[in-house]
Amino acid sequence: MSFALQGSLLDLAEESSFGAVGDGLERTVLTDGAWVDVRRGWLRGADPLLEALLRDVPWHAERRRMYDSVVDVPRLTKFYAADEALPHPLLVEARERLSDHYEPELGERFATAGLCCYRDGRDSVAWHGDRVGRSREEDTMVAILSLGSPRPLLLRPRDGGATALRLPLGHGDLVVMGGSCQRTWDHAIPKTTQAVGPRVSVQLRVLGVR
Ligand SMILES: O=C(O)CCC(=O)C(=O)O
Ligand SMILES: [Fe+2]
Repeated sequence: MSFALQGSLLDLAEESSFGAVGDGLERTVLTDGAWVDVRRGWLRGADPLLEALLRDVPWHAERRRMYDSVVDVPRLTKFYAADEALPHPLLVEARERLSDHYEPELGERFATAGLCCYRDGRDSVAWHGDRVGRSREEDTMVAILSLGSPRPLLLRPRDGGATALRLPLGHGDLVVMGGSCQRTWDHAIPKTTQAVGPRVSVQLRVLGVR
């Protein structure tokens, strides 16, 4: 797959390297036992990773039944189960670093990787929680490494009680949704009419959560 990447957006000069997860990590406590951590600029020099993922991942264009019709899912996806080889060594490193940082609080290690590619502003993900599996009943964490064009992640409580949150996610940023967030809050990446280039998100989850 070929995408026009705008070098100006990105940090071409730097070596790829992760900072410590805990450096400048900011937690926002939400309602009902949900929280969200943001760690800006976690991966420095993220261009080669973005380019490699756009090029090498066997992206799927899915179609899903919606009511009476079948519609295109407005993004490309690829899921890596825990025992599948990840498409880039930096993703293995990301999973290790996140597991090392969060295991004391999470009680387990991150296992699977879901990748999404938003080709342009028409691609999106509608309001949802990651509620397939244990996350339907249990607290968990979903960690997302964002690469490429900045897009906002929106969060809103399912019961409508608290105000929604808009988290701009840029190239190399990390966001972690934790506690009851998948059960009690929904999240979305809205479409935009602005000219945006491709964005890839890497979602790391524990076993048995989708
Ligand atoms: O792309 C993102 O940052 C979010 C993706 C997402 O919510 C999902 O795939 O469940
Ligand atoms: Fe999600």
